Amino acid sequence: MNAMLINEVRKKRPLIHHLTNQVVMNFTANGLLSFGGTPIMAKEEKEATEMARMSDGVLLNIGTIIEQEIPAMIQAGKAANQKGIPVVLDPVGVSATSFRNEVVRRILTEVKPTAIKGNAGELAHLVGIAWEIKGVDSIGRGNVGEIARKVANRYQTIAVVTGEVDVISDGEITIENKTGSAMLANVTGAGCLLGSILTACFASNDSLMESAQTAVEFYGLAAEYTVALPEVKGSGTFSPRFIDVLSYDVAIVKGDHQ
Ligand SMILES: Nc1ncnc2c1ncn2[C@@H]1O[C@H](COP(=O)(O)OP(=O)(O)O)[C@@H](O)[C@H]1O
Ligand SMILES: Cc1ncsc1CCOP(=O)(O)O
Repeated sequence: MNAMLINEVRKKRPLIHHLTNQVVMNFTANGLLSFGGTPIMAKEEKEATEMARMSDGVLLNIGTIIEQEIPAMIQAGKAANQKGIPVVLDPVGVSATSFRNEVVRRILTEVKPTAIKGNAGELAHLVGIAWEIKGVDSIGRGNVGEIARKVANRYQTIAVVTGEVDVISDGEITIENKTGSAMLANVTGAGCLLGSILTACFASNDSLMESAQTAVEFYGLAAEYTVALPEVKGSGTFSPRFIDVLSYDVAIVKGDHQ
């Protein structure tokens, strides 16, 4: 993990244009603000290009997408590609329905994501690997490293596969992250907020693999730190304290200082 990278992000406070789902908007905006970014949630097609052009990164999350919202995602993604800013695709719930599969196919035809982030079930679908899912959750087991490598190679992107162990790959190098807490799986939007923080870390302009690894490791450490707080009794008390901890110094979250 590169603490300097997180400090750089916090200094820059990158503006991240979110086209995300309505379940997680508030949690994501507060989580990114706390971490050190500047969120804007905007999904109107008429402003998508302009908004992406003024931003430092774009997050495309299909969690509650409807047909009418697809063109804005494509326009924002294309504008980001043209400007050379990071685009993260979170294909929430892909493989659950043929509609979601078609949405992701259309986005990937026109937009080149810097990273595709999702759980194993979502990313397995993108490379034709069978995997058990339940709605937006991944419940299968298998070779996550293979999924990450294949997604990275097929889409020429950074693949970030989340779960108990996160796997990050650029197609050549594949690394694992073991920080995190099972509590995150009980908080809706935990994966979506990670997508936002990942986009902000890519906006640091450091190496993509290092940015992804830093975002994922810090996020997991912040969850471990939060879950150990005496006042945290379950997912309800975890969520607001986790938002607090996302703002803490890396050294504190790592347990280097008291
Ligand atoms: N059992 C677990 N143990 C530790 N961390 C977990 C566990 N399950 C999920 N996480 C963490 O929760 C975050 C969201 O991952 P995940 O639940 O896979 O995403 P999604 O909500 O998109 O399905 C990631 O940071 C991941 O590392
Ligand atoms: C429950 C739900 N339904 C559609 S989007 C969404 C949020 C999913 O968020 P996450 O995958 O980050 O928990």
